[in-house]
Amino acid sequence: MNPLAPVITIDGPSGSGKGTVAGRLATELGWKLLDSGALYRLLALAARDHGVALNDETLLQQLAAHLDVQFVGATNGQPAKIILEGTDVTLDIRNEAVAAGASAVAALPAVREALLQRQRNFKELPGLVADGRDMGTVVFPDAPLKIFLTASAEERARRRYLQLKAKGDDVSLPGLLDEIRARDQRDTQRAIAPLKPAADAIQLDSTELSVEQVLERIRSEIALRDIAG
Ligand SMILES: Nc1ncnc2c1ncn2[C@@H]1O[C@H](COP(=O)(O)OP(=O)(O)OP(=O)(O)O)[C@@H](O)[C@H]1O
Ligand SMILES: Nc1ccn([C@H]2C[C@H](O)[C@@H](COP(=O)(O)O)O2)c(=O)n1
Repeated sequence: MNPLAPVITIDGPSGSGKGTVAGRLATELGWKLLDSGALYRLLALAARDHGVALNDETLLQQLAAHLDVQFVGATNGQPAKIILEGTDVTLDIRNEAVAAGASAVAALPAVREALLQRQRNFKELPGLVADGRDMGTVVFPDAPLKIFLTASAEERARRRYLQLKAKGDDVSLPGLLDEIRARDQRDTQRAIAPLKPAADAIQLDSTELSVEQVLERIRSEIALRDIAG
């Protein structure tokens, strides 16, 4: 971790476009990228593989503290290949079952504590773009630019439907909308680090915006703050 590195945080609910926008931004700026949701997804996957229940906080904390993960071949902004305990799980963590498991383990305080420093270690020069739920509120509270990206649940479900269909997954739009609403409910209502905008976050509703329009808004905020050299 480098305390001097600037951080841009992008928080928001599932399907709002955080990952897409964070990746594009990190590439443009030549900065590092933290996909914090991947860590919770990896923990959910590891728990399944080790037969650990998703509510066993003590065992999950131990698993989180010793999670054997490598992000291989990450170039600025480009998602890395994700290796969990020697196995490539890059694609395996991207389904709604793992996402629901991630949302469940993420509600446990000991798990969040165990993953906190690992996330902060991504803060390196020349800068970091970090996406998640509590990047601006908990993990990087001093970030000079915080974005809270939203979209209607219907639009987010539609985006996820198109994304998963393109991958060849057998999904239904009403099913995805239910899953998104359930995840929103759990992520916003949990007692620890709930999904909410930081007091100093810029809120952007992307329901009617393209990825490019969202990026344009963020670029203008970066320019205003003069944080990208
Ligand atoms: N503004 C937008 N307009 C249309 N489609 C978008 C927009 N932003 C993102 N998408 C598409 O929506 C899908 C979900 O986006 P993305 O994975 O970035 O969301 P996310 O917020 O990171 O979700 P999660 O938190 O579940 O990982 C992707 O297929 C992406 O291309
Ligand atoms: N900073 C974070 C990132 C993620 N989570 C939890 C809550 C999400 O539902 C789940 C999966 O995240 P995604 O990959 O969809 O961004 O992980 C969290 O609590 N805090």
